[in-house]
Amino acid sequence: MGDLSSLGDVRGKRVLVRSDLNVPLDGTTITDDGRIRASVPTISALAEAGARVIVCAHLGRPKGAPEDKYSLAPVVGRLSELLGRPVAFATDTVGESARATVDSLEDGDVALLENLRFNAGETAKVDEERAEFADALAALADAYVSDGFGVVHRKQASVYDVATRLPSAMGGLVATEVDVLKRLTVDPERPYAVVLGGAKVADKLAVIDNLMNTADRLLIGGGMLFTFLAAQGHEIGKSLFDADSVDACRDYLRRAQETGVEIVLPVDVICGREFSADTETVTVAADAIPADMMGLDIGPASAQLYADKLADTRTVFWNGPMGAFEMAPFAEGTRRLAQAMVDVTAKGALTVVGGGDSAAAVRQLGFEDSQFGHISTGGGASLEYLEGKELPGIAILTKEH
Ligand SMILES: Nc1ncnc2c1ncn2[C@@H]1O[C@H](COP(=O)(O)OP(=O)(O)OP(=O)(O)O)[C@@H](O)[C@H]1O
Ligand SMILES: O=C(O)[C@H](O)COP(=O)(O)O
Repeated sequence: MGDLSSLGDVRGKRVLVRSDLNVPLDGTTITDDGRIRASVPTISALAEAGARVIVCAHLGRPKGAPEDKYSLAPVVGRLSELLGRPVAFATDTVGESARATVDSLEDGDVALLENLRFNAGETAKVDEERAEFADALAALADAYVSDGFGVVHRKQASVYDVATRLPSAMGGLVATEVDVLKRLTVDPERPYAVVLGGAKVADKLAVIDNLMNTADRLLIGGGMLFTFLAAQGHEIGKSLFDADSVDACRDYLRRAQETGVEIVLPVDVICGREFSADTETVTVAADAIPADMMGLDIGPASAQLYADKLADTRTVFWNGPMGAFEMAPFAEGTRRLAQAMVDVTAKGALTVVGGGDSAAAVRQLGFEDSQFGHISTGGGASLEYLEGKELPGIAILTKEH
């Protein structure tokens, strides 16, 4: 697998770059541009070298058809500002607009295609169902660069299949992220804690299975925690929850007792009547969530407990906010967890924060990137890497085609 130089002289070549531009938006306003910033060095390097750069990316999880709220249009301006050069925008991904936009590129120009996931072929689970879309994407370019670290755990057309159709290289962002995460997998200093929160409940509950072989402590917050509380037989009201993972959570709790891995769950929860910033709130014991309310943050006693559990750690990976931090009444758990990470970083521990919203959360709450060991652009991708799983988007770059 080569870096950009393995593509040879790219002047005049059309180079398709898979970036992860899945940034948090409030309407059409970007609330954290970290992933755009992280994608700039590779795009710039290619443009400087005279390539005709075609950037492709996804935003959110549309269901294989265009939806205005998932358009990448709000990203174009910021990308262009950060690159310091114009970015042409194609209003489709592989259709007439994309072809015309690519045809109009001169050496050193940059274009962005509309959301890949507006096409069902991008995310289809069956390999053959991605083929036609992958062919169409590959037909736009002469070479491919995989630079979207946040998606390398996805076997999707733009991440995986395109690499089998074009001369391909690994972008610098993916290489850097892997270098840092490797330090967490090769003999991490202990105690080693993984903190899990966020909203992609089913995805992230699934990673616990393997993390139990690696980490000494698993601290559970955010939308993850209610499936555990349900597994313990507690009322969870209208909280986020994955019914299909209840048995798995019960099994994790049982195995944790047998193996000595510590699974730490909240002792109190801040609940709201609705998912809104001005809803009525109550703080209750974790086993006393009112049936007509939803848990939206860990409570103050839990935040203290989690800070205590991190205080003596030497390695920490954190993915997923502790609560719905975008709304002030539910931001405190995430703020206190971030502070605990900062404190333990100052004591010499290796700390990594991963994920689009997790990185956005720490920045919005006033922390600096430099207060942590590393801020990764990948949430799910980092977790799967830490589990020791083969990541399709990386594996495919090393295979002979
Ligand atoms: N208790 C909760 N109920 C509902 N939503 C929650 C809760 N706790 C956290 N969240 C939401 O989780 C979202 C972030 O989750 P997510 O799993 O996408 O994290 P991430 O850091 O973006 O990771 P990735 O990069 O894998 O997407 C935030 O928007 C936050 O509001
Ligand atoms: O936010 C992320 O973790 C990446 O952009 C991947 O998004 P996905 O979980 O929707 O594939």
